Amino acid sequence: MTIAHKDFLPSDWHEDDSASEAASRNGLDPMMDAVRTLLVGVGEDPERNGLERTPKRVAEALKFLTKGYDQSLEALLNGAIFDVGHDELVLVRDIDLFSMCEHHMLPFIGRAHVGYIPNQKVVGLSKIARIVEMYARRLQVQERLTRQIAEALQEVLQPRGVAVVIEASHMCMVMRGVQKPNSWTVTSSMVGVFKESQSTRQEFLDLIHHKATF
Ligand SMILES: Nc1nc2c(ncn2[C@@H]2O[C@H](COP(=O)(O)OP(=O)(O)OP(=O)(O)O)[C@@H](O)[C@H]2O)c(=O)[nH]1
Ligand SMILES: [Zn+2]
Repeated sequence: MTIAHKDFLPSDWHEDDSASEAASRNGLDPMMDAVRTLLVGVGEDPERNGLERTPKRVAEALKFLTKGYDQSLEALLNGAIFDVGHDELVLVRDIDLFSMCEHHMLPFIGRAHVGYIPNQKVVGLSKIARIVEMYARRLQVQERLTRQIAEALQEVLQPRGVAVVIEASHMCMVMRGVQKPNSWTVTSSMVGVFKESQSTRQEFLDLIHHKATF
């Protein structure tokens, strides 16, 4: 006779039990309780079919959307700083970003353009996008996000200058509140030579607007 593993499990066991154990190990339980409270608050029944697993999904989604809190600059750079003797502008454009405003916990979505003028050291290009990602995956205001990206590059490379521009659309201004779906917000943070030299800043601004040829 084959004894199934399930034969040893309590009669109220169901497939989700291992998932709920994992959820409580990951500290999701209080978040799931809070989501149940929110569901009741909007007039829903958290026990109804279709919403049963929603608290877990929402808690996991929120953890994902804020995973930047668990990351560090040092770990994400993974030592990818090189000395290649390049002393002209490096620009990574159109880095998609998804963040959440700290006022409404609603998404703001857009792109970042990050440029710097090296002082001997350059950083792996993907690491620039990873820096954007780390700070975007937190509760943010767009201005602080822009500045933190610039400060991070300044800290790790001590370049001659850093320029960051973020263009984003805030769902708290689109879906609710003032409801202006076509408005978008541009923020910039200029450090070093980009702040001091109008022509350097202009070169950066021209390059983030020129049309790609590929
Ligand atoms: N500066 C800045 N403001 C933001 C950002 N994200 C959201 N906000 C604003 O935060 C403000 C919060 O204003 P409050 O009056 O406290 O909140 P509210 O009543 O929900 O405001 P409304 O959105 O005008 O309805 C709003 O003006 C939002 O547009 C951001 O990244 N930067
Ligand atoms: Zn907001």
